[in-house]
Amino acid sequence: MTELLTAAQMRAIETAAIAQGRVTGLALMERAGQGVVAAIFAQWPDLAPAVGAKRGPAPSADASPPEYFRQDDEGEQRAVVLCGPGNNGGDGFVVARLLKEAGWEVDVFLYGDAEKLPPDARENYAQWAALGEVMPLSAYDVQAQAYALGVDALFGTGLTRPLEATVVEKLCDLCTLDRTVAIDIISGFCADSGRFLCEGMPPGVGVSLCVTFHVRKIGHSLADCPLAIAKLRTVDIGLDRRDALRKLGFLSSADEAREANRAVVVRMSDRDDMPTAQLHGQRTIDKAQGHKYSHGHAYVLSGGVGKGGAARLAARGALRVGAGAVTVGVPPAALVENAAQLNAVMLKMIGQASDLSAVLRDARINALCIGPSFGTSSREVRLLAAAIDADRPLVLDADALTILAEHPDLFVQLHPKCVLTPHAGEFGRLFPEMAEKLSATATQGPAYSKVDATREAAKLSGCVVLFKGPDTVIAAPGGRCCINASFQDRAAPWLATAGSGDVLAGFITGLLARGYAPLEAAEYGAWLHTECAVDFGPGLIAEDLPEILPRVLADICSNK
Ligand SMILES: NC(=O)C1=CN([C@@H]2O[C@H](COP(=O)(O)OP(=O)(O)OC[C@H]3O[C@@H](n4cnc5c(N)ncnc54)[C@H](O)[C@@H]3O)[C@@H](O)[C@H]2O)[C@@H](O)CC1
Ligand SMILES: Nc1ncnc2c1ncn2[C@@H]1O[C@H](COP(=O)(O)OP(=O)(O)O)[C@@H](O)[C@H]1O
Ligand SMILES: [K+]
Repeated sequence: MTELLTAAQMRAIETAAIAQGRVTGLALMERAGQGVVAAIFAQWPDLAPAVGAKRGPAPSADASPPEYFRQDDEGEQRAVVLCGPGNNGGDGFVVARLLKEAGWEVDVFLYGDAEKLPPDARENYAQWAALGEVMPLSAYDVQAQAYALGVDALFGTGLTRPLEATVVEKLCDLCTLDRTVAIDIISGFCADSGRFLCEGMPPGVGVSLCVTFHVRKIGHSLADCPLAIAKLRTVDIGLDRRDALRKLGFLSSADEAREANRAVVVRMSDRDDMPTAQLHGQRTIDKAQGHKYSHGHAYVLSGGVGKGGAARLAARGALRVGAGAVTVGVPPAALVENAAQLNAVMLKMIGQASDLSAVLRDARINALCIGPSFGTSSREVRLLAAAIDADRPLVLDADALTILAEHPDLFVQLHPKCVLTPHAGEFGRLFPEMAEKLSATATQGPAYSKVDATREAAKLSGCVVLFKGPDTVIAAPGGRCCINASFQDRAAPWLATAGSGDVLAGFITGLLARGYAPLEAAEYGAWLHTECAVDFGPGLIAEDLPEILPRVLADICSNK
């Protein structure tokens, strides 16, 4: 789990470090440029300086050369660096100089007026100007040379408005090269929302590598931005995160809870930070000591004849994630059909709301899931009302969200034990104002983001909202927020398969039954869901998700 920063927080950290005299802006820019060049050579060892190249890093006499050293001298390689009018451009001048020192031919183009560059960028411009020419961006022609590498240093976290059309054109030209690197973020993307300012991401935009500094920004994990980055690396430039934040009042030790509510964290493939003991180990030991009902009893309510598949998928997910017992509640007509399909999952006839109320007198039933193949008729509306009224942990998905959108009287009854799991369409029906802001053209940065929308939705509904997608955002009413990111080495586009959302609802329900708080259950459920999909790979269908879960859990435990 990594805490993400907004552009403003990043600037504040940098300003604090400089104000405290711990580092200069120029030193930070130098480290940033060095980090980018090191990341380039690590990504493409064949681009690293040849042994004995002028001023390139040389191996010691008794050591064998690092693997990335080219053994043959194929002549000079040529790079192009597009620099912008701010400090991102300054980083670009550092990269150009370091590449030149490593033996590269480098063409540098500047967008804007060199006289107006901020001081550190201006200094690096001057250092570059002593080594090579700076041409105007308008002169950049991608076909003029055989470039082995293209560097985008046009704009970083300081982007405030859409790029001019001519700049977008040059950026797209740069992106046609086989090896492209964006410094900090791809120019044109808002670092807080991941949205391309203006009309959306132009089809030609995408880089092989993006190198950011200190920690990722929120925009690296949201909307189109992560889709346009094949590989994202974060390099350390010697900034201290939490101390600086605290110093600036971003993180007051007297008010950590408030700060936690402002933070946005991202979950990627870092299994180390998953609470393995809780997810499996420790609670498995508890399980050995207890009986099935001490690990919770989850109920999944299903619709009528021929419509139970989604509810059964959710039930299977809840059982596999460790709920002690799982029951599917069905109307009388669907009993036979479900009996033929279920074994470990139990079956109960729930015809009307009064049946549910009677069942819920059993206090051991500690989590409910309503929505997958549920239906939206008056029976289901009454059942949903009874379930909300029961004040138990409750996952609301699919049809339950449709009912909520049509019944404001039920929506206002939602409580903090509820978890809503909308996809974009359901989110739009439930929270039209937020969806409208999210789909409006982003004309200035920071643009309204999926994080903003989900937080607002959680606050309005008074419960946890999990807004699905490759960038699944999970927020609690108080503002705590997490992104479950499924990009790059964790991309799993095959999760967009019928029924996978039902299994996710089941995972969350099972975790609620095991006693996890709603926010935790949603976060861990989404994370496990993606891990299962990544582990299984292409060809996945929803049924595979619960079946692969034991292997994923075992894997997490064995890595500890
Ligand atoms: N904050 C930090 O700690 C560090 C920042 N560094 C670099 O500095 C960058 C941020 O620098 P800046 O704040 O100068 O921002 P940028 O370099 O992103 O550019 C900001 C400049 O562009 C102008 N501008 C914004 N949108 C525009 C548009 N659409 N068309 C034309 N002009 C536009 C702004 O008015 C401003 O002059 C980072 O992305 C990173 O690359 C690094 O040097 C390392 C340390
Ligand atoms: N491109 C994608 N990459 C990763 N995960 C995705 C992608 N598209 C969808 N998902 C995930 O797949 C699930 C689909 O759920 P949903 O839309 O409710 O489908 P269904 O109703 O068919 O079950 C969600 O968890 C969503 O986050
Ligand atoms: K950039």
